[in-house]
Amino acid sequence: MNTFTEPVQPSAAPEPTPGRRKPKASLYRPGTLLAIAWLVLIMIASATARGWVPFPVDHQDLTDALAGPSSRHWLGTDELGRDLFSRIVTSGWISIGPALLAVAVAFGVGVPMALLAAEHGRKVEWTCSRIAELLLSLPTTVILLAFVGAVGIHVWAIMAVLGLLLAAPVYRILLALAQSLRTRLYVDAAKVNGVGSLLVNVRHVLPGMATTIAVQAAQLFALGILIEAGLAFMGYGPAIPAPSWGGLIGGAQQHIYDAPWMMVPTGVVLALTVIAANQIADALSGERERNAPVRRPARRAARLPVPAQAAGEASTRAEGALLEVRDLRVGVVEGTELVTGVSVSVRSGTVLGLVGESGCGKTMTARSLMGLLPDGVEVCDGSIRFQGRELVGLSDRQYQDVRGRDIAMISQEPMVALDPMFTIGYQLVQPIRRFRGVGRGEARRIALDLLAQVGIVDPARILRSHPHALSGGMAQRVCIALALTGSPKLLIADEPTTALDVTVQAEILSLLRSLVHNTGLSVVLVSHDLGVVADLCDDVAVMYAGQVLESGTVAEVLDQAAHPYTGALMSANPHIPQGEAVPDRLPSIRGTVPAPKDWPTGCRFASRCPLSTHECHEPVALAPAHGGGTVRCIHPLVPAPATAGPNESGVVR
Ligand SMILES: Nc1ncnc2c1ncn2[C@@H]1O[C@H](COP(=O)(O)OP(=O)(O)OP(=O)(O)O)[C@@H](O)[C@H]1O
Repeated sequence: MNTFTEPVQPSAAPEPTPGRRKPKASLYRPGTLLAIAWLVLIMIASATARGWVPFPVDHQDLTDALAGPSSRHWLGTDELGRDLFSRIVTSGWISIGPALLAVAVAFGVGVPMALLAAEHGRKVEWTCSRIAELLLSLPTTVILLAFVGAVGIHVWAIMAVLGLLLAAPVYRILLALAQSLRTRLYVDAAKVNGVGSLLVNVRHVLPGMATTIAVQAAQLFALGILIEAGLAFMGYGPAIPAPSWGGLIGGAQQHIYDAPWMMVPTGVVLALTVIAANQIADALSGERERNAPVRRPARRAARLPVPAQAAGEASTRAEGALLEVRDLRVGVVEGTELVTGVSVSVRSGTVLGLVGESGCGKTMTARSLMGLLPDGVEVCDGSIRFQGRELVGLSDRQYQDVRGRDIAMISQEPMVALDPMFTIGYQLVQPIRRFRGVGRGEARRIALDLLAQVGIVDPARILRSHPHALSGGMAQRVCIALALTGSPKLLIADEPTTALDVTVQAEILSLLRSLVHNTGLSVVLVSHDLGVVADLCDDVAVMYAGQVLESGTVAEVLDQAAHPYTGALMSANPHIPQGEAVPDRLPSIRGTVPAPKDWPTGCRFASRCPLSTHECHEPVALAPAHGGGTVRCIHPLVPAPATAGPNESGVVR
């Protein structure tokens, strides 16, 4: 068992658990301030001791041996009449220095390991975790004693070995935190903006780990002091005449009966130093919980209560396509497929809507275009061609040329997509300089222009603001400006209005529409809302259970829905065309969407489809639909008699 590592508590959770009592310690409480003052004092005093203590550390006076405190010797003397105060203060650095070295080695090894494992996914994580487990399985005391036996008593080297052993718990604590931080949208946004892997770690991941590192460092420092004292007490500490605190206690222990006082001063100083370090760790931990953002659930528009269905892929217009996706398959590495055989294309200056219920694979499809799939999920097969260039198989480094410059992305949670640590100006100016190769002044001017372009009326003030000072709508405008910094040709907008108020949603949609109209930008819009799709899109692909069930232009698909699933989505849409009666209840579809592992070989919607027959349990291919476009159904809906209305698509535009 690794006894020395037990006190290191995995206190890495960055957010408070609801209902959990908050720790009382705070950085600003008198106890913590006293602890900080004590540590600072003892470090400065011991580092400068040789210049001011009343007696040299090895000054002997046998006529005054084993004396108690006096005006000449404030804390008494030892068996050779050496001044205890001078020896304790002078030895301080011999105890503190090696403890700091152990902390530095533990974090110097543990932090890069955690960052690497979090960044590079399974294989690297597996390797790092096995190394950590190996280190954790080693009995620390035995290893240190064996090291002393092999190389002799070299305190600094012993503590460096201790630091190496402590790197394992540090890694384990920080790995989960680094993985969680890497899933933050602002990390994706940084990647999209062309920030390299090292800078992403330094700018966006490490700052989020800082408090946890500080808490753990304070705890490990206290632990290091105790371990060094324990070793010195056993005789494995620095040599005479300048022992560490543990050595002083070991010497005092030999006079426990004839001079019990000798042990008290060193014991108190050691105890106070350890208590102070733990108090600071506790206070930092309390601060971290107090400052953790309280994450409110995103306001999501109600999901349409609809069905599940069959297999295939769909294509919209292929002529002159900016983006051409063919037979895309995305799945868990060596596991279940999550998207199967999706084919779509996006023409220049148009908007393609990917629409469907939650879990149907829209986000996986969209993120695969950016090479930003979650860890453990990969493109298994198929082709993604952007302006004729194949993107499937590009390395992360090669994707950096594409992200931001060719394809950019905005997400549904703008507040999370912006790094809370930096001003908007900093977050805009950096990618502008990188993408456009301009100086700081010019980049700032472009940033102001971009903010004005996305409808921000006071760009100069917004540049100086931090994300927390913005409303959701403003933050989404800033995210759109950020996405435009590299002048991309294609924008992927993953439910960009879901987390916003209804009125703000309309403003953001209007902004996207004007960008498409004025700049010729193309957009892939991920949405579950047919109203939004009808409002903004030129083409639409209706997705269900990892497949495209129907695709075509918005007019083809929404005006003359051919697939029963599309029809069900339309019926469940609460936006009733002008002039029609509002029903008491919107129709819904029985059952639930099957999970990827439960997808049938035939039509995936069959179990919920009112029109299904036994033939639907065979694989169904995409075929031309009656109104244009393509549909994956052997019982397509029959076109309704033509009824001219104010809005032919049947949804409010
Ligand atoms: N990291 C992951 N590992 C494994 N499966 C995942 C992962 N993320 C999502 N999935 C699964 O992939 C499928 C498609 O998810 P995806 O997020 O693409 O759906 P979606 O249509 O975008 O839904 P939503 O609108 O809720 O985001 C779902 O079954 C989901 O459970």
